[in-house]
Amino acid sequence: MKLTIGHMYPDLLNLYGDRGNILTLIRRCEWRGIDIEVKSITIDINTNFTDINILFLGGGSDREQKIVSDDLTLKRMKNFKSAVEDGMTVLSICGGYQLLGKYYQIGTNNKLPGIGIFDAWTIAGNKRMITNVIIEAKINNLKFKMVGFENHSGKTYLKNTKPLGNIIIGSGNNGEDHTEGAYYKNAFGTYLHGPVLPKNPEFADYLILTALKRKYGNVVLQPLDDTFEYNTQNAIIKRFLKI
Ligand SMILES: NC(=O)CC[C@H](N)C(=O)O
Repeated sequence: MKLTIGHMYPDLLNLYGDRGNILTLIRRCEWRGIDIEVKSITIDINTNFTDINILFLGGGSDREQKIVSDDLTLKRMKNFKSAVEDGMTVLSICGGYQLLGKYYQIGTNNKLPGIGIFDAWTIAGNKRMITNVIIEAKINNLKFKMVGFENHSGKTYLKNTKPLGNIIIGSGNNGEDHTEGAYYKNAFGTYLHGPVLPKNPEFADYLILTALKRKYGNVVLQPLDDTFEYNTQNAIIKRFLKI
C-alpha cells in the first residue's frame, strides 16, 4: 500500500514545528510497511488533489495567511472542496484551520476569505491564547484524549460543523464555548500545535486509516507499540490536571 501526503504551503504555514506531523505520518506508515511520498504544494504548483491521500496545512502568521487566503480562494477552492466531499483526509492546524472556515476577520477593514469547508468563522481577539491544551476528542463514535499547546489570537466560532472535541484545559476555538477544532467528513482543523500527532497516536492513526480506506477499501491497521507515546501523553495530562 502507498499513501501520498500533500504538504500545502510548507514555506508559508510553518509555525511551531507543525512539520513534525508529516514526520509522524511517515514513520507510522513506514513501521507498517506502507510506502509514503510527500509532495510540496506551494503557490506556484497546480494540483487537482486527485493524487493526494492526506493533505496537511500548518499554522502561520496573519501576514502569511493573507497570501494563502488569496491562493486558496482564487485558485484552489473548487478542487479542494470536491476532494473533501470525496473523502480526502485533511489535517489543518491553527492558521491553516482558520482559512478552511468562511473567513478570518483581522481588523475592521481586513477580512481574509476562507474556502468554507467548515461552517465556521474566525475573528481576531485582542488577547493571544497561549497555553497547554487537553481535550476530549470525539470523532463520530470514537472518544480519546489529546494534548498540545495553542498560540493564537483568532477566535473561531462553529455553526453547522462539529467540533473535534471539548476542552478540558485551555481555550480551544474561542475561549468561550469549550469547543476545540472542527471536522467535516475526513477534514480536520485544530488549534493544537506541539506538533499534535507525535503525542496523539490515536489521532495520527485515525488519519492514516481514513486515507487507506478511501484508497483501498476495508483495511485493518496493524497496531504499533505506543507505550512511549502514551506515557508522554499521560505525563502531560497528570502534570496539567495536577493528578
Ligand atoms: N498559530 C497560528 O497559526 C496563528 C494563527 C493566527 N495568525 C492567529 O494568531 O490567530
